[in-house]
Amino acid sequence: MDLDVSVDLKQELRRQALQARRAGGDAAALTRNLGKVLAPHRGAVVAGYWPIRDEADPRPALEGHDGPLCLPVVLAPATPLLFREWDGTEETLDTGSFGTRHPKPELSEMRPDVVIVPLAGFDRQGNRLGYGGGFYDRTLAELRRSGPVIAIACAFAGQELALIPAEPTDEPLDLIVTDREILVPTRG
Ligand SMILES: Nc1nc2c(c(=O)[nH]1)N(C=O)[C@@H](CNc1ccc(C(=O)N[C@@H](CCC(=O)O)C(=O)O)cc1)CN2
Ligand SMILES: Nc1ncnc2c1ncn2[C@@H]1O[C@H](COP(=O)(O)OP(=O)(O)OP(=O)(O)O)[C@@H](O)[C@H]1O
Repeated sequence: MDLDVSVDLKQELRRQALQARRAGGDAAALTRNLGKVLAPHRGAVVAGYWPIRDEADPRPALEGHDGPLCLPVVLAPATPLLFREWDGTEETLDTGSFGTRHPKPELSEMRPDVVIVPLAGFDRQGNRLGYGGGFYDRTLAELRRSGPVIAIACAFAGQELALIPAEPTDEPLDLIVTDREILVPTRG
């Protein structure tokens, strides 16, 4: 069936992208590019992420953001992520499953204007592959229903895939920042 073919293809693409991600890239160039993209958003609420495994690290660029920061919290499988206020330090974080770090429950919930999105792979159309949980798709869909939000991927250039099969629930990226370029997707 078509659906099974697409699931297998996504699995294979995810494997490829994660392998490429392992090679890393120019962390300083990525920080510069992400800093440039964030500069016009002074004062905006920016959601970052605490990197796990070989994910590109947005934290040095986030340090330069002049405005509130927050981090995602997983409440339950198959539900949107929640965002809580982050002071930029490690002291206010708990550890979640898979080594993710998230703000302690007593910290205030925030609605981000800009979401820095982690990923396994991306393509030039603005499609993204995560770990398959659908968390960011559900989260961006919900945020976009309640107002404007800008989704910015943070990745190494090597994580680019020729074409990711898009599904109806996939939420497009508005911008893709890598160590090589700042990419405006051709769709999205
Ligand atoms: N740094 C970071 N934080 C994040 C995410 C992320 O992708 N990166 N998330 C993005 O959603 C949410 C956490 N969701 C996650 C979902 C799965 C896995 C994970 O490692 N999954 C295993 C497979 C698990 C299984 O099904 O057995 C894996 O890929 O090996 C990690 C985070 C929120 N925080
Ligand atoms: N808004 C939504 N409503 C219902 N199901 C959804 C929604 N968004 C995604 N899903 C489902 O979640 C599953 C995983 O989606 P997908 O493979 O695109 O995840 P991903 O983008 O790789 O993961 P993540 O966003 O967690 O990093 C799919 O079965 C998809 O149909």
